[in-house]
Amino acid sequence: MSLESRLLDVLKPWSTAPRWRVAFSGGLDSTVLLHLLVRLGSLNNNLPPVSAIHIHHGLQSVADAWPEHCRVVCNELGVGLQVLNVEVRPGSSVESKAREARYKAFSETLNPDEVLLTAQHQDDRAETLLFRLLRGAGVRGLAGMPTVRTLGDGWLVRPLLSVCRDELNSYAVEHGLRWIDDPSNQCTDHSRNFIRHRVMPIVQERWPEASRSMARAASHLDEAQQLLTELAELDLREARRIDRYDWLPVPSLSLRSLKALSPARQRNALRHWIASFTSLPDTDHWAGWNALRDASSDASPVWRLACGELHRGDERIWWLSGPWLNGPGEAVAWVRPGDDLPLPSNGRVQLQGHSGETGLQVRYRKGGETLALPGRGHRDLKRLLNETTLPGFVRSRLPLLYRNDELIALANFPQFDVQGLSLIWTPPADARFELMGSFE
Ligand SMILES: Nc1ncnc2c1ncn2[C@@H]1O[C@H](COP(=O)(O)OP(=O)(O)OP(=O)(O)O)[C@@H](O)[C@H]1O
Repeated sequence: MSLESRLLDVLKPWSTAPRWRVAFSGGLDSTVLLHLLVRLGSLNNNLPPVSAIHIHHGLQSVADAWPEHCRVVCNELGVGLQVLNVEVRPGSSVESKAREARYKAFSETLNPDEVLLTAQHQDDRAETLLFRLLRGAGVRGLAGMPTVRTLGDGWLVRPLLSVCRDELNSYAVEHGLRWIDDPSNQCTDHSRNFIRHRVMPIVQERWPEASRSMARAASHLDEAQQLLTELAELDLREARRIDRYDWLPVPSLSLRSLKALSPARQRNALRHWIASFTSLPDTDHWAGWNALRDASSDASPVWRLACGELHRGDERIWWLSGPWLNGPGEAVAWVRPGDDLPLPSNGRVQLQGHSGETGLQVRYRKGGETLALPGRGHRDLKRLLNETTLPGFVRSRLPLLYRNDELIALANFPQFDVQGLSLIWTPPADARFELMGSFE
């Protein structure tokens, strides 16, 4: 089967996309991909229009000539080119910083349902598998480099994953293509290049089909990962169910449900859940989970991760990030109690049952507060909160309603309203999860 027909086969599900955009570095692989797509388009009028994107990282002076090279090639092929400049600071792990900046730029520029096509091939996939294996990756990492995933408002598709480097080379020579040889690809100080130039040739000397076999192993792992994902979804369905404090816009899981699972299933479910919030450190990260799970009920363990923290409270674990990592802020006077009152970094409150009262203020706990409850006398706020099961991380942020220095209501706890005024609190949400449309 020709390269064109194989490519067309892989891209069939994407043939109604508004546009195919080729991630065009100017190197051999993406030059072949762009050329192939232009040829396919000239033979078939029903395919989406093709254009190219080149990212200029500005990391090596030789690369300053690459946008111009890409422009010339695109002109010859009759496709549009967008050049995007990204800023990457030189230093350690510059390759992964460049990759991060590149994917961020791609994701920001993709319009809804557009498809970004990158040119990784079978040998790239094998080298990535070996690289990750040597770093001790788990199933998800080893399965990595999927053919399709979402990217921003569109999709990322890698249509050449079953094509080997030699085939791309032969195509380029046959069609007289010109491409850029990135000198940094020769530098074996980078682990990827070391694997490509020093390790793989030895492996292939003994096992000529190594790349193909490794790609097959990666597909098995991909399938295993799909099953682990399905299992995690099943296990999380129960753990996500919440009956108390469902007004808290903070993702959480029931400890009772998690504890009912085997330790390996607990970790699988958590790995899946946490992946939408933050990355896990490479090693030793489960000590944080064990501490949360096994803590006594009066302890308040915290598991700190890259983008937030997991807390324990009311027999659940809670993911705190964004505004939940800031302090609750300062007291705010309520000048017009008929209007909602925005609370700096703490959402907003609304008053019910008011009739033009003055001297109202929203404050936060400092310690030593009391509330005069009808028939129960003055009670310590601390004790009253202990009567509830409100998680500890909410207590310092719970808006308290004062009138002329007297505490008269606790937000969202109508049983403690002492003067007929109720405070309805809409706590802050992490905007990133709001965009996801769900806290689950
Ligand atoms: N500067 C660039 N501009 C546009 N596209 C690029 C650029 N660099 C790489 N790409 C695209 O990404 C593909 C993979 O390139 P490369 O192997 O160098 O990246 P990588 O860092 O290994 O990425 P990945 O982790 O996705 O494999 C290229 O074939 C090309 O389609």
